[in-house]
Formats: sequence, structure tokens, C-alpha cells
Amino acid sequence: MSTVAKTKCDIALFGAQGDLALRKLFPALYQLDKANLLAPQLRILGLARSPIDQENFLETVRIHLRKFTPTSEIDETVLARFLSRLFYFRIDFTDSTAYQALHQKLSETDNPLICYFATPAAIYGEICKNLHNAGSINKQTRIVLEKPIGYDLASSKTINDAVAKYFTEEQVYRIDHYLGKETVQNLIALRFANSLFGSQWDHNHIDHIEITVAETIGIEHRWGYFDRAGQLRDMVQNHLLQLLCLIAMDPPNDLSADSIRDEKVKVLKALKPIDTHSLNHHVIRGQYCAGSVQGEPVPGYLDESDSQNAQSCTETFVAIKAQICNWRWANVPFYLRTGKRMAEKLSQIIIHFKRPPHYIFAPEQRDIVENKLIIRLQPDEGISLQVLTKDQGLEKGMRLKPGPLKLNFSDTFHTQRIPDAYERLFLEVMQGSQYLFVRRDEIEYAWVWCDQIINGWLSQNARPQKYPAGSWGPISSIAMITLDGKSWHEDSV
Ligand SMILES: NC(=O)C1=CN([C@@H]2O[C@H](COP(=O)(O)OP(=O)(O)OC[C@H]3O[C@@H](n4cnc5c(N)ncnc54)[C@H](OP(=O)(O)O)[C@@H]3O)[C@@H](O)[C@H]2O)C=CC1
Ligand SMILES: O=C1O[C@H](COP(=O)(O)O)[C@@H](O)[C@H](O)[C@H]1O
Repeated sequence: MSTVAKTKCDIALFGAQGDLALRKLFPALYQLDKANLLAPQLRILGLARSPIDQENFLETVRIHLRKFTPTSEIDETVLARFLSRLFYFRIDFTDSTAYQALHQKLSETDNPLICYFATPAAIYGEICKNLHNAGSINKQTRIVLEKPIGYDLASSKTINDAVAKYFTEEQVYRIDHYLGKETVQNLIALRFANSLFGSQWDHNHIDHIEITVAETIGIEHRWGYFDRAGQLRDMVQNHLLQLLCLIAMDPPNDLSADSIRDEKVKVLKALKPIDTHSLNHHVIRGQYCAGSVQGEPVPGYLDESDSQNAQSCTETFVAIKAQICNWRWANVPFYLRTGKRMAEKLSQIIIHFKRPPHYIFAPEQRDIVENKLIIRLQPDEGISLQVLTKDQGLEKGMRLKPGPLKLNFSDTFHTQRIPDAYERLFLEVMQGSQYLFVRRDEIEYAWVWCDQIINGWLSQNARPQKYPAGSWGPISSIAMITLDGKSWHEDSV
């Protein structure tokens, strides 16, 4: 794990004119510069094929930085310093003849090189080969790969194999930006620094676990990518399974990358396969239709399509009842739910503890006797433990009342802004620390589990269930959990 220090390096950003680069990566690098965490000599090479010059490039980055960084966080001196680190280099990544000129540019310094691939994963292998043939790679070079890596297990292996011809696993940093979120890292602190929870974290004490990652945004300009992927590949295969791993894994021996990743892999291997028999009971697949999100009317998924695939069966919502077949989690269901155009932007994990073994209070209050640990990842990051107390007042007798023991991060640590995930991830790559990145076997075991669900859907050839934009998903996702005598938690922390 890193300590914060300025590391000498150059960053080559492949796909520097793309959505991710302009919306997330340049703003994150700017924040690191502002926090004085970039080495003075660090250069950032923006690589793209658009026929623009250095001046246009800087202007595009400047405009997007202002758009995606709160005005109060823009410091004109830092902005000027940051822009002076940026160089535009026009190149088609699949044109092998263009890499000698790039090599010349990269050789202007002997700084270790970080290559960040913010491009479609299908060309990662080709970029690696071209960099290698031009002599631009050495043992110090690190590469950062964006998700999703592949479309299924087979394509993921092809990409990983192509990259592995030129880079060792220690040089490869596979991004899952959820691992860079402060609150997600906090799961490790919460679980392994507090013996209170450590001793309660198993099937003896936990009844079930919910993981919700709900978004209010639709697909908009990413339709071309998303329609091929769908919510299972876009969100479950990576972010939700990573969250599940961090919640379910056994304590790692230490905080080294491989200790943590070894434990996560054990969880992925223990996931109960969802075969065609259990598919309809354990997986709900939805697609939003027109509705309204936070008071604004919005079109349905198919209406956003530009007629590219007006009959598309791609899912924009998935709910899954997952089970982990190991000693710790025997018979503890994990309910996962994620969707676009839902009622709120909300990512949270709820741990529902078991009720006391012997009940002594008024019979009509039986239903409220449950402790819940609510871990709010975004927005309003915080942790809240619902406990039962006696309701105050002489007339109340021994009546129970649920109330929160609450830790709201922005109130408690109000002097600090919560850094964006990509800031943390850039810092870790610069420091050479892989603990927040995903190892090849993790990706592949996650695909094994997801592929079975996708293949089940294909064999059934069924359409996803409709849900109105601005709702919590198809009714059947509520029925799925209600049939088990439980309900989704949608209240605020
Ligand atoms: N956007 C997001 O929120 C997220 C994106 N990702 C991942 O990040 C990566 C980038 O995504 P995103 O920024 O959205 O995609 P974009 O399509 O917006 O950007 C990709 C960029 O790569 C460029 N590119 C593609 N092929 C070539 C080529 N042969 N030569 C030169 N440039 C090329 C494109 O150039 P051109 O415009 O000329 O085609 C484009 O600028 C993907 O792997 C995606 O899955 C992951 C999580 C979130
Ligand atoms: O990786 C992705 O994540 C975003 C959601 O990220 P968040 O940090 O805003 O929660 C999602 O919108 C996108 O479709 C997906 O590719």
C-alpha cells in the first residue's frame, strides 16, 4: 500500500479525447497536481487520432476541466502549471508505422512510463505489440487497462493473453474504479480494524446482505457501447462483484495486493453457479421505458437508440440472489441490484443481522427487531448501525424504537474533500502499488459466473421486463426478495 510521495514518471494517455479521459482522468490528474502530488518533471502525453493541434487540445482539456471540477477547486496558477505538463500527439493506435515517432517523443526523458489505455479493450493487445516493436517498453513500464476487459471469458482471455506477451502481471493495473472510492476502501478498515464486526461477520450472525448500485443517468451517447454490453457486463461483472468480494472475503494476511486478491478470488470461486433452473427465480432482468427521474420526463432505453437497434433486448437493470458456497456464508443470500434510470443515485450495502434467538418483547413489535449495518458508498458517504432502544416516556412501557448510530463522513471529517476514485488509482499506479487493481484470475472467475447467466438468458430468448424510468426496477425484483420474506432497503441512512 502506498505512502504519498511524488514519483518521477511520464503518463501516456491513449484515448485522450474520449469521454473517460475528459470527464474523469484529466480532472483527477489536475487534483493531484493541486494537492502537490505530481513530480515537477512529470509529463502527460495525450494520444488520440483527432486532427487537432496542441493549442486545440489544451483548450479542450481546459474546457472539460472547468466543466467537471467545482469552480471553488480551480486554482488558476495550478491550472496553468497542469496544462504546461500536457502534450498532444496525434496517432492511430492501430497504425504500427506511427509508433517510431511516438517512441522519439517518449524518449525525450528517461522517466518510467505509465501507459493508460482509455480505449476500447479490443485494441489493448495491438497497442502493446506496437509499443514493444517500437522499443518503447522496458521493465519499469506500467500499463493501466480500463474495464470491461472482454465481453465474456473467452474474449477476456484473448485480451489478457495479448497483453501478457509484452507485460508481466506486476506491470499490469486493471482498473475497477469502485476500488478507488474512499468508501469502498473503508470496507477493509471497517471489517478488519473493528473487532466488533469481525466477530459477527458470518452465517451465525448475519441473515442476508443487500448490495444496491442505482444510477439516475440513462445511456445517452454511450448507446453503441452499452447495447453490446448491458448492465450485467457493465456493472455486475466488475463493480458489484468486487463489492461482494470485499464484504465476503476472509481476512487477508496483510494489506499486500496478492493477499487481498487471493482472498477475493476464493469468494469468486465459491459463488454458486446460476444454472437455467435457478435463473428465473434468482435473476431479474429489466429495461427502462419512458418515465420521469427526479421530476424530469425522460425517454425509454429504446427511444434513446437512434434506431440503431430499436428492438434491443439489452438489460439496463439486473437483480440477483447470489449465494456463496463456503463455511462462513452458508445459507446467507446476497441480493445484488443495479440499474440505470432508477429513482435515486444510490450505492449502498446493507448487512442485515439475525434476530435475537429468544424474543421477549411485545408480539406486534417482532418485525422491527433487527440490527442493520448500512454502508453508504455514495452519495452522503457514511456508515450507520440501526440499533433498537426503549422508546422514551413513562406511558410507553417497554416499547422498542429503531434508531441509528451514525457516522457521516462529511460531517465527521469536514475539513477534507473526498477524493475521486481516479485520483487514488493514479497515485497507486505511480507508486507501483497494485492492491486496488484487479488481478487476471479475478476478472476471469467473475466472467465464469456471469457467462453462465448470460448464456441462460440467450437460451431462453426472453425480453427483459420493463420498468418505468425513475422507479426501483421491475416489480419482479421486489417479488424476488419478498418471496424470501425480506425487502429492499430504500430509506436514507
Ligand atoms: N466513459 C466512462 O464513463 C467509462 C469508460 N470506461 C472504459 O474506458 C475506455 C474508454 O471509454 P470512453 O472514454 O467512454 O470511450 P470513448 O469512445 O469516448 O473514447 C475512446 C477514445 O479512444 C479513441 N480511439 C479508439 N480507437 C482508436 C484508434 N485506433 N486510434 C486512436 N484513437 C482511438 C477514440 O477516438 P475517436 O473519438 O477518434 O474514435 C476515443 O477518443 C473503454 O474501455 C471503456 O469501457 C470504463 C468505465 C467508465
Ligand atoms: O463503470 C461504470 O461506472 C459508471 C458508474 O460509476 P459511478 O462512479 O458514477 O457510480 C456507470 O455509469 C458506467 O455505465 C459504467 O461503465
